[in-house]
Amino acid sequence: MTFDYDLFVIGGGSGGVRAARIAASEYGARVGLAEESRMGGTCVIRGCVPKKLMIFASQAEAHAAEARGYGWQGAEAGRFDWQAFRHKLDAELTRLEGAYTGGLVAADVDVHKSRARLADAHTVELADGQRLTAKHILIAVGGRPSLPGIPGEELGLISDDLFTLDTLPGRVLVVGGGFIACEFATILQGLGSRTVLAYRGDAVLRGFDAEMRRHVTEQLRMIGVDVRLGTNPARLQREGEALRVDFEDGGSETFDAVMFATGRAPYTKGLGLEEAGVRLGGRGEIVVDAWSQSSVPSIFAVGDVTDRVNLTPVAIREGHSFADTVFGAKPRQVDHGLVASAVYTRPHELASVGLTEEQAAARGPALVYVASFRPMRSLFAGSDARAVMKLIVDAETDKVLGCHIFGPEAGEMIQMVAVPMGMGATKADFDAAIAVHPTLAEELVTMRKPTRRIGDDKTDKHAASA
Ligand SMILES: Cc1cc2nc3c(=O)[nH]c(=O)nc-3n(C[C@H](O)[C@H](O)[C@H](O)COP(=O)(O)OP(=O)(O)OC[C@H]3O[C@@H](n4cnc5c(N)ncnc54)[C@H](O)[C@@H]3O)c2cc1C
Ligand SMILES: NC(=O)c1ccc[n+]([C@@H]2O[C@H](COP(=O)([O-])OP(=O)(O)OC[C@H]3O[C@@H](n4cnc5c(N)ncnc54)[C@H](O)[C@@H]3O)[C@@H](O)[C@H]2O)c1
Repeated sequence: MTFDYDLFVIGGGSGGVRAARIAASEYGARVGLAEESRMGGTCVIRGCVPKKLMIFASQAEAHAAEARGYGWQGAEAGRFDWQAFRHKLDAELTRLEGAYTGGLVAADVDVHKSRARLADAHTVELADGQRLTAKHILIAVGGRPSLPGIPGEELGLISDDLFTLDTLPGRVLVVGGGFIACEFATILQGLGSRTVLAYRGDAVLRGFDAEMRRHVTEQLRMIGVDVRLGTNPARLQREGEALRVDFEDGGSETFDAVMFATGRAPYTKGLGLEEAGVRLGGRGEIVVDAWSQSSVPSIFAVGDVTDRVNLTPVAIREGHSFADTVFGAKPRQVDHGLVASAVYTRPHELASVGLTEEQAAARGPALVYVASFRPMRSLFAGSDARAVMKLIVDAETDKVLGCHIFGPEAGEMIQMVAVPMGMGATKADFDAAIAVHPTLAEELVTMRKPTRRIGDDKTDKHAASA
């Protein structure tokens, strides 16, 4: 049977673009790709990139305060011009979108600016009814924000909306306690919105190391976010220009805007997957094996739509590995076990790789090394903010199992820690490195005495490995 393409990719985000480009440019495959919105996907257009630029923008007041602490009398941030920033942001996103499209065109990928759905195991249908066949189909459609299911929720904003607001809200409620809630509360407060964060749990960032979660919660409060734990909205109603929020505990308050950061779900609805026999999991995710292959052999899926580890570099690696495996005769699986990540709160980020202290304790005996200190740079400027670094080490093998950093540019540091940890480094290997002084990161190689020992009541080390 002949096909229009060797590969058709649905979705021009992190995973889909990489897979299409590698299959076409490295392995000579005939590739088509459909993107229904802007090329680049969530990360480039409404995620990592604009989010981080907004984090940078939101730090002007903090930088001015630090400058005053260093003797720059009268240093002030000035007035933030949201329209001017948005204009620049739009131009930057358009530039990046062009670069992504250009990369595909240069690789001879046929780009279809259209929504696509599956018609059968080898056929996709574009929005105009055009049908195209392919030997392999890759689904890389990502995820979408999920709302909590309360009355009036359609009046709220989602993270996509934050990049296109006409004006910044004077008083805003952020609902949720994950990556997005913490980062956007930091941004909104820093840009001048009086920000309340309502989270139903007892510390933000569920799944992260418990000690670090407490530090992030405290820092949000320290920068002025009104963090309300154990609090959840029950309904939203319009009240003139404002929104009235009734909370589950019976209280009610008005805000200029409400943002839901209550998680994301795979975007599989209406894609024709089930009709084609593709198995979906309980959250609507495409169930795939270690080769990213679905229950239909010609259909593969990568990125957030598979709900494995929902981060851009993971989607990219999955897309690249798929192309190497299927078109390059270089079988390559993705190891999802040791993925570093960072939450871009400010002034300190939280960055992690490997096991949390709780996971390590459930696994077996481990030594925990913790350094908590006021970094020289902010201390001199008059800040009490503390940085915290933690190494979790297997008590028997000395292998470093986890590293958690709460501090300035922690994301930059964890990237480098992920390398030796991936190689199986021991605490002795860390100690053997001579420190770079004076830096924050030197703490990672100078922690001599364990702060505590954990997990002695557990003997089955393999039961709870990461
Ligand atoms: C606010 C926010 C901040 C984030 N920050 C970070 C961060 O700092 N670091 C990090 O690593 N990750 C971050 N992420 C997560 C990251 O963006 C995702 O993990 C990543 O984009 C997933 O890539 P993907 O290829 O699976 O999907 P996406 O990038 O979502 O791409 C899917 C694409 O498919 C298109 N599409 C969907 N359905 C169809 C269809 N039927 N036909 C045609 N096209 C379709 C969509 O328009 C989209 O362009 C963030 C996410 C958000 C929401
Ligand atoms: N810096 C980064 O790398 C980065 C930044 C943003 C997003 N991301 C990725 O995007 C994903 C999605 O981020 P997110 O923050 O939306 O999701 P999340 O899963 O991290 O957090 C969702 C939050 O919403 C809460 N929640 C869920 N349902 C709720 C309900 N019905 N009522 C009240 N609260 C509810 C949860 O308890 C949780 O705190 C992340 O898991 C991550 O993979 C990464």
